[in-house]
Amino acid sequence: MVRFYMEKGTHRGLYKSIQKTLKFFQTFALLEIVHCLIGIVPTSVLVTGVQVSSRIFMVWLVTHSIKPIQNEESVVLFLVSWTVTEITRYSFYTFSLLNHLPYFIKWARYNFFIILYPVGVAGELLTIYAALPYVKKTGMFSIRLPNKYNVSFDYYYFLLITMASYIPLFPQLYFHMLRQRRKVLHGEAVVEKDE
Ligand SMILES: CCCCCCCCCCCCC[C@@H](O)CC(=O)SCCNC(=O)CCNC(=O)[C@H](O)C(C)(C)COP(=O)(O)OP(=O)(O)OC[C@H]1O[C@@H](n2cnc3c(N)ncnc32)[C@H](O)[C@@H]1OP(=O)(O)O
Repeated sequence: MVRFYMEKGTHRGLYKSIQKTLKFFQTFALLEIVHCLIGIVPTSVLVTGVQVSSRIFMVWLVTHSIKPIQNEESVVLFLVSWTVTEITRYSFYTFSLLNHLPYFIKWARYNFFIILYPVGVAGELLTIYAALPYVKKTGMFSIRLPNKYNVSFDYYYFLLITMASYIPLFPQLYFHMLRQRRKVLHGEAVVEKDE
């Protein structure tokens, strides 16, 4: 992403140039849910499930499917937040497994999110918001009555509900990370409600 920006001097076209890698890795992140379910990692299934599914949703059902929004600045916001987060997180896991965890990586894992989480969420919400007029105009992914199954679905309202669902869900993830931060960096005992 940095190289793209240095070469082109604009964010336009950035999504197109990284989309294959993005889709590949974010889709494979589904394995993280499987790892929690089968107990390979001691992480909350609920927290991981919400985290991974919201990104899969952003990648496939929003950014991939709605081409006119792919050059929005808000896409860069969430791409940068996700990328910095995952580089830090997987470095943390790798060095932890090697039993040589540099303090900076540990510090970064449990501090960067304080800024990156709200920035990433803002990018995601602004991107969905930018998609709304297009979705309304085209009626994409919507099922209108009458039809032989007698079922109706409006993707526009689904997007509005998804945006609203960030209000109760995002604080849960954020406070989970704040509790993890206290536990890992300050050694405080933490009680998780969902475990
Ligand atoms: C269908 C439509 C759905 C729409 C839903 C809409 C609602 C969405 C609301 C909110 C969405 C948020 C969106 C999100 O995309 C925004 C962003 O991400 S912005 C960027 C900033 N993000 C972050 O900073 C994310 C921070 N969060 C997390 O990292 C996570 O909460 C999570 C990884 C899920 C959990 O972290 P936690 O600290 O609880 O556990 P860990 O898994 O890190 O660690 C537990 C122990 O397990 C070891 N572990 C885990 N995985 C591995 C691995 N792969 N390899 C090796 N070891 C691993 C880890 O070391 C820990 O071990 P120990 O306890 O011994 O230290």
